[in-house]
Amino acid sequence: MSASLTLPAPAKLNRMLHIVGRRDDGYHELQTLFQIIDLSDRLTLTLREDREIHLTTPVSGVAHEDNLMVRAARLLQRASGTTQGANLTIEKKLPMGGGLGGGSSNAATVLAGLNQLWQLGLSSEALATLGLQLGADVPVFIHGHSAWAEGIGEKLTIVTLDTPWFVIIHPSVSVSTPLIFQDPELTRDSRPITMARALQGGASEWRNDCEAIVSKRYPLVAEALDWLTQYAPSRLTGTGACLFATFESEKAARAVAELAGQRWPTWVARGLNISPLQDALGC
Ligand SMILES: C[C@](O)(CO)[C@H](O)COP(=O)(O)OP(=O)(O)OC[C@H]1O[C@@H](n2ccc(N)nc2=O)[C@H](O)[C@@H]1O
Ligand SMILES: Nc1ncnc2c1ncn2[C@@H]1O[C@H](COP(=O)(O)OP(=O)(O)OP(=O)(O)O)[C@@H](O)[C@H]1O
Repeated sequence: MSASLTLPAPAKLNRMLHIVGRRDDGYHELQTLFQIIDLSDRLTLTLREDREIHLTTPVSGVAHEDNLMVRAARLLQRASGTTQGANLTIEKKLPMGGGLGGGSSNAATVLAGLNQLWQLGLSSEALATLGLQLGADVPVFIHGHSAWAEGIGEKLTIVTLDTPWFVIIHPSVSVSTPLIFQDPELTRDSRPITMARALQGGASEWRNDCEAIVSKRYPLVAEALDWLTQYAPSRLTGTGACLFATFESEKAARAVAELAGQRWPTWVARGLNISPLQDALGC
């Protein structure tokens, strides 16, 4: 067993997202199609024989102890009782708080990577249950496959989606996930549908219930969405602020990305069904 692992932490898009209810604890019941994409942060986890957990590359704006990577490592230490520690480093490419799930994915990669490095032998189910304490999106990254999700995002059914090219833009505004979920005007009573219905409907019928309220509260998101929709069907991911447009070809995506890049931080990514983390861990 090597004493160091370098692993990807990919982003996700919510190809559709319906809000079908609200639980007593305030969390919302969702129905969503998660798609993993080929845009990733890169993490290196190095074994320490003492119990220290140390993030050697601080993430700007996030205190060491609040960082989801550090919290994931400490959670796994507590749950397993291990006396081992780790140094963590990150090459951050994913925008933070953009609806791409970067923080949750970082946490999932730390949980799955340290499980291997520390030779704990925990199952994916056990890691996903632990990860849910850190964020609603951690389980899908642990399971590492595009999925239909219900509950608050933890009841997962693996699905195979089309794998188009996406242009993803960040409308340079920070959207607060808790504020959107607290908004009195948020649609939270969409009628539940079956997974089969969601998949049959296909992309032309997919929508994100957060999109109207995010567009209303953040005019820069509305403006960017209008701009992107001229070129291809476009949608908000999660609670934003990132938007994605869907293309059949890489060439078409790159042409629009070139224009978008003149106004906003822009990425081109391909939809995947299996997470690169699975490949890297040899699962
Ligand atoms: C909207 C999604 O992006 C869809 O993928 C995610 O469910 C959000 O996941 P996340 O950013 O990891 O969110 P968390 O850190 O778990 O929750 C942030 C806050 O959003 C609200 N929240 C989140 C998820 C959910 N299903 N219902 C909620 O009401 C809660 O107020 C929570 O305190
Ligand atoms: N390693 C980390 N990377 C990114 N954000 C982190 C990390 N650790 C803690 N955070 C905090 O978590 C917040 C949410 O980050 P994240 O990138 O997961 O949001 P998101 O893309 O909106 O995710 P979601 O789609 O789950 O809403 C950040 O604004 C930041 O304060």
